[in-house]
Amino acid sequence: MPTASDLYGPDALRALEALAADACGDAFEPMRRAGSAAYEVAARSWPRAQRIVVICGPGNNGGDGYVFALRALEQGRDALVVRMPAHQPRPGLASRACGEFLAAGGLVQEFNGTLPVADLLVDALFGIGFSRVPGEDTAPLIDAINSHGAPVLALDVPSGVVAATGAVPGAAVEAGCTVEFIVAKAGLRTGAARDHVGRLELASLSLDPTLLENVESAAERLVPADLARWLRPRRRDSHKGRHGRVLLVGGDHGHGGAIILCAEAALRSGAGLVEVLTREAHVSGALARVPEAMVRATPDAAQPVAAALSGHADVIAIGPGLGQDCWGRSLFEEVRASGTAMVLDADALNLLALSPCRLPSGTVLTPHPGEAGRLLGCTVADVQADRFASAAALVERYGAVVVLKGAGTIIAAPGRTPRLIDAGNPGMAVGGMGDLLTGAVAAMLGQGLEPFDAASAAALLHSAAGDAAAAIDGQRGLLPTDLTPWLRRLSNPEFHPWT
Ligand SMILES: NC(=O)C1=CN([C@@H]2O[C@H](COP(=O)(O)OP(=O)(O)OC[C@H]3O[C@@H](n4cnc5c(N)ncnc54)[C@H](O)[C@@H]3O)[C@@H](O)[C@H]2O)[C@H](O)CC1
Ligand SMILES: [K+]
Repeated sequence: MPTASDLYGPDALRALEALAADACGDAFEPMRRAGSAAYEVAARSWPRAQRIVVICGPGNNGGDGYVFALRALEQGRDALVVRMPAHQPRPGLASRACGEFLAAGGLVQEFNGTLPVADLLVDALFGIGFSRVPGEDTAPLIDAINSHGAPVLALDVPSGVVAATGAVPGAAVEAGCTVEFIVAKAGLRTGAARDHVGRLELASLSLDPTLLENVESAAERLVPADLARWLRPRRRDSHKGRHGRVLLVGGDHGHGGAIILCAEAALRSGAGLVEVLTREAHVSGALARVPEAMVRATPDAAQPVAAALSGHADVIAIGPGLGQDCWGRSLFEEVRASGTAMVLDADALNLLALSPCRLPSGTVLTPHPGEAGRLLGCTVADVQADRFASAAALVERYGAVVVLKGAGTIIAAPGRTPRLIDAGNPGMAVGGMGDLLTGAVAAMLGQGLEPFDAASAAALLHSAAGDAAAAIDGQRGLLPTDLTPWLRRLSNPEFHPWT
């Protein structure tokens, strides 16, 4: 089973390093270009930073740091290198870079628990060579960087972040900007990494792009470019039935809002007809809130539910507010047996975890990390330790398309390269946001997108709507209902911010 580390692990990047050295005809040249490119980003971003402290590790990331420091000296800045006593530069490239810095009059100071006064800190402690296996305790140094107060520029990877997966096993640098070298790293765009990278800048090191044709970069996984293509076709057929009949099932007692949010999102994402099957008690509230939806009450448990599922839905989404009591269980079993394209969310996923089975390939699962853990029989920490691997494992086990929610949503499907949503913000971590996504996925399926594209389009639409709403009134206090007008706006190509 492939994992992200196969793509961006040390072996892959070692190969990339060799490619870079061959392309430059000199093994030191990529390091010289990396340190210099990072300096250019610093000079542009912090033009008045005079006192620059570069924290160098023992490896080639540290080597980039020495090159950066030399460049800063040459440009008249007060550049100082600080390193752990144990972090003598490794023989070879890093040692050469350190030697050139010292030969130019550069100073190296051992870390003594605090960092000197600085206008800018440069994190060259660890790059792609960082592994989650705890080495000597670098946490005090990382904490000193994070508490210093000066802006932080990270070289290649914020130290303490696992580049291949986005996992943050311990202390990690919180950068204001991260300059990635050669390829955009998918791991830096998902999971906890998104809280550490700051603004991402890519330094290609002026390598010939054909050199990288076999190295898949995160850019190829980023959905926006695809979504614009999918959503570009304008609505043509004027018959509402031709834009998807979507049936939404859920809303047990006390959870009626979830299925109503789902219905609103499905309509705002372009579904033609939306039908809601919920508890009798929620019918009037649902109609009051979303009069465009046809809302029906499920029969009480005494009657077979199958009748309630009759009709000609193109897709059934089940789970928002479903609960796991006999009402929810019987609805779930009926839907699972219906043979209709399905979107399973929330309690439908929890019920699936209790009775796992292979699903029709057109099914879309939309778990958050907790639901993913239950579906895989592991902890949330295990899921987050390698989100790409976790998404792949869910696809492997259930045979469905998987939308692994959380920072940097990942969409995976059988036989497909996983996709990554490089959008969304922490303000979206509130109840009800997932219900919107479920409605959007159902709407995209109903409009004829194939499941992997439908899930990708909906996930981007959802995250972009969250970013658009947060850009106006902030992330704190962001509510699902703030997103629904944006779902409509951004599902129309003329409003796409990414084209
Ligand atoms: N890929 C390229 O084409 C280029 C890469 N460059 C830079 O090189 C680094 C990768 O350098 P590497 O020496 O492989 O590893 P790091 O410098 O990231 O790590 C140094 C060293 O740290 C030790 N270590 C690992 N994990 C831990 C831990 N948990 N605790 C303590 N110590 C740890 C381990 O011994 C590592 O070897 C890449 O990121 C780029 O910045 C080139 O300069 C540009 C081209
Ligand atoms: K770094």
